[in-house]
Amino acid sequence: MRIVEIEKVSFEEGYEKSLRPQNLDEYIGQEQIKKNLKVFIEAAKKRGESLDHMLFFGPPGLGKTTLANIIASEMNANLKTIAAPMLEKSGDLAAILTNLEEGDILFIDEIHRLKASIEEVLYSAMEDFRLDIVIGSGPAAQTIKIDVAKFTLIGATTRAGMLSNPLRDRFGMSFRLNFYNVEELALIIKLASKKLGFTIEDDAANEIAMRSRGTPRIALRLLKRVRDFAEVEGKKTIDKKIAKYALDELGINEHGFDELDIRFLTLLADAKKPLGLSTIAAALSEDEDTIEEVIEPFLIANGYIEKTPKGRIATRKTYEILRFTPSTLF
Ligand SMILES: Nc1ncnc2c1ncn2[C@@H]1O[C@H](COP(=O)(O)OP(=O)(O)OP(=O)(O)O)[C@@H](O)[C@H]1O
Repeated sequence: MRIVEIEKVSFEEGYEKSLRPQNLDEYIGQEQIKKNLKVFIEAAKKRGESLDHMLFFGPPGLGKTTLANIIASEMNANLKTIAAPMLEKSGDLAAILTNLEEGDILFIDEIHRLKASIEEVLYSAMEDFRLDIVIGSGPAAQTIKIDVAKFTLIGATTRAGMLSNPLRDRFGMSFRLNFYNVEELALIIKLASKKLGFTIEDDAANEIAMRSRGTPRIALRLLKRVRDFAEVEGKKTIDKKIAKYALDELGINEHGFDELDIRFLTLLADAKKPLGLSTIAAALSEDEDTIEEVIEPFLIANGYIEKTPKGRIATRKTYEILRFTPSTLF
């Protein structure tokens, strides 16, 4: 597994959960989203109503699940969580929906992966709080209507573009999560260290933040590994020297690139022409989804690569960096 792997890994989940901010004030960054959410939450509470359905989109590990948890706790609502690929047939979703109680929040992660037939069940549930279930087929088919309690759907996706229009239109609000800056990540790292009961110097937190690809999940994971190095060295406080040493040992350079990023960037730089996704995937032996969802967003957001109609190209910034970081280093 890549150390800068963004996907959740089961043994890490307990660690992540324990570090999850509990309310909007503890949630660092994403200021505009927080500001809006505070207004909507207060307004819904004043009216005694549930919140409108909302969609969070953005690369993995930026805090979508965390926000859903915080919203549920700020609304004093129950949160039911489901990952879209777990739903196999429309009946699975119908069972979940009919069990919801008034005010409950249903969080569907990876909502772009819902099968079309299951997605259709959501339309009337979101709009009219009703399920239209078709029983039987052909001329004997019957539609029965079942009421669903007024709930709030929170959808999360890394691929907003893959959502169908009817589904997207049914969300009253949608929020794009952005990558975090170094200061925000350093703060997340310092707060996590405090929760875990050890001290970290400011410039060590900064060093980890710089190499975290703008992503809290990676920052927390790197912090954990750096702490391991510090413990083995018998250090009570994490300072910049041990942080730097540990991160270098882990093969993550000062731009947050690991070996796969370097191979990707070198491939593009060497090609000297735009490369298509399938060519890149084949050359790196990675699947296309991983490249599009996990590797590319950070590289694009930070101007290391560009997507053109003809394919991906390396930018001048990348050519400059690669001169100093030859692939032979890895
Ligand atoms: N703004 C934040 N402030 C503090 N910690 C955060 C913040 N955002 C995320 N985290 C931490 O990062 C970890 C990953 O966040 P989370 O699981 O919410 O990401 P996600 O966007 O839902 O990812 P995925 O799309 O892969 O489900 C969590 O453990 C959480 O503690």
